[in-house]
Amino acid sequence: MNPPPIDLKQYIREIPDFPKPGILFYDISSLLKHPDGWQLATARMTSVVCQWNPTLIAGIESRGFLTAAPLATRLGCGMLMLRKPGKLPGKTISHSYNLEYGSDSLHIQHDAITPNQRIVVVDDLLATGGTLQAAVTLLKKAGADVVGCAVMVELMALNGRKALETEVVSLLQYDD
Ligand SMILES: O=P(O)(O)OC[C@H]1O[C@H](OP(=O)(O)OP(=O)(O)O)[C@H](O)[C@@H]1O
Ligand SMILES: Nc1ncnc2[nH]cnc12
Repeated sequence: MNPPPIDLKQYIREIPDFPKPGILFYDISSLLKHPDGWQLATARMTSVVCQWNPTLIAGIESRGFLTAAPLATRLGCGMLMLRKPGKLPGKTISHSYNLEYGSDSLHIQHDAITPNQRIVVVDDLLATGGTLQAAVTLLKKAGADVVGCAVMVELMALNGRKALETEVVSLLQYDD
């Protein structure tokens, strides 16, 4: 008989009242530092993302970089950085958005997008969906073909996927 599948939720710490009172923070640091857990998480993400046959993985600063880079490597894709303000040299295109606990903007270099790329946007976590939708809007503004989005953690109560105009897959869903 096969052993039961490993539940990756055991590696994600839940920290109350961070970064603000009332926010339950899902901390992937504890997953990252667990070699088997992180291997398994990136392998499972790779197997869901490969359905879209991407040529470029777009990662959102900063936890999204950690999540996106191993997928790009495993899939043999290039990687694009969506960065917070003031981090990219040269001309940039940007888009602003609201977070569960604040607001921010994302930037890409003006020449980041080239024709015929199939882009999958990757982040660690989907809460309100503001960040992921800002990334999709920004990439489309730059002329990109966004074929899907993928996250490790989805906070179901915030209904973030409703805010998204692109299909999203998540590895772990939390109801609280
Ligand atoms: O669905 P949303 O409500 O938009 O929230 C999700 C976003 O919030 C977190 O990023 P954060 O801005 O805290 O930055 P970090 O990755 O640098 O920690 C997380 O990594 C997602 O990018
Ligand atoms: N509750 C939460 N935990 C971790 N990252 C987040 N980003 C937005 N909301 C979050």
